[in-house]
Amino acid sequence: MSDPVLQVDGLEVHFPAGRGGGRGRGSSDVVRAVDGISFAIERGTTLGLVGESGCGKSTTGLAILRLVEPTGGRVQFDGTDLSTLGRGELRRWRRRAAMVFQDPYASLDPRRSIGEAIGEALDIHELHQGKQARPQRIAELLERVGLHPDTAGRYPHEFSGGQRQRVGIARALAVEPEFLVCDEPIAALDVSIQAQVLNLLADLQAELGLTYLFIAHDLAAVQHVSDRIAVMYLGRIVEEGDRRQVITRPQHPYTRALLSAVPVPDPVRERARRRVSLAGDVPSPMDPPSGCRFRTRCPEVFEACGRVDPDLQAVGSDGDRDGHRAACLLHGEVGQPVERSDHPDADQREAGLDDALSI
Ligand SMILES: Nc1ncnc2c1ncn2[C@@H]1O[C@H](COP(=O)(O)OP(=O)(O)OP(=O)(O)O)[C@@H](O)[C@H]1O
Repeated sequence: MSDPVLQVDGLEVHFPAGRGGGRGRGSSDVVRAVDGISFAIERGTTLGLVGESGCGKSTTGLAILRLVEPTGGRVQFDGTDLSTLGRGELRRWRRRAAMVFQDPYASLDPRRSIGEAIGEALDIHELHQGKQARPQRIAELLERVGLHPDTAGRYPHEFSGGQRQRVGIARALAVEPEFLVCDEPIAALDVSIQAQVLNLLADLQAELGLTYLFIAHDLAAVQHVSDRIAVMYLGRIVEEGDRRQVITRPQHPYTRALLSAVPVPDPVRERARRRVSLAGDVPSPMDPPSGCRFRTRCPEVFEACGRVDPDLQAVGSDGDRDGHRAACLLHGEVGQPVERSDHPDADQREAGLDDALSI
């Protein structure tokens, strides 16, 4: 990677389990929300982080911003180890990085106009404080996200879901960040509005050179916006690579299962395509399965998976094609054939990807 602006190495966030918090026999007293993950994001690009609810995506984003404290590993931005930041430096870091949430309504005070909500972000960081400069900057931010500057005096309930998400983005932009964690920014929106918000984020990235960590629970959303994709399961990254490679040549059975849920554009192929349904829920992060964490739901599970915990992040670092860094190589380790063929729907997925990119 030529210019990784964000470098995450072995990041760990373990929470103390709540008293009596549903602990079963054999479970520990910590919630292993994020359990040793590594990735890097090149400046001005997007890494899509995808996985089912509860796998640790939001905690990863919060830990990078130091809104929750990591319990292990290292996060570096522009070469600075974020764990070493003192109070003042942490404040400056929170200007360089911001978060866009799934539900901006939840973070907007219904009694304050959206101009005030955006102004608050300026006030916290003492930006554009002049009598004229402040309203001018608020108007600029509203325009930048496609809202009329006159809307500054309106209240959150007067806006549609898509408009509210634009306000959420304007508020994040108020601190003039270089890096945005977008945590499920389109999950709560109507499908018809989702593409507009994705396009807005893409335009802002191109104009302002922003770097994104884009979090979503389904691959359909991340495949449109990401340069690289990391797939997360139960606190770990099971696969990470160039977007096109992950979509067309998924290596891990979990990635294949997630992909099989993404519709393909051709209706005939759509009807015929192979779907992989995963049994059951994600196990508790207080008591992850022994061996491979995915084995309890893996359609390709076999005996050794209960014994060996594959270090998926280390696999392929010797230069697997196009920088794929993870795969279920457990099969290889115990002499089983390793599946390396293209996904049966690969050509359709490429077509869908190209369609999506020209929206
Ligand atoms: N402050 C906390 N204390 C204890 N456990 C927590 C805390 N925050 C998150 N968790 C647990 O950590 C795990 C990962 O949560 P996280 O919100 O990061 O997952 P996620 O993939 O973002 O899911 P979702 O999309 O539902 O938010 C979950 O089991 C969650 O219950």
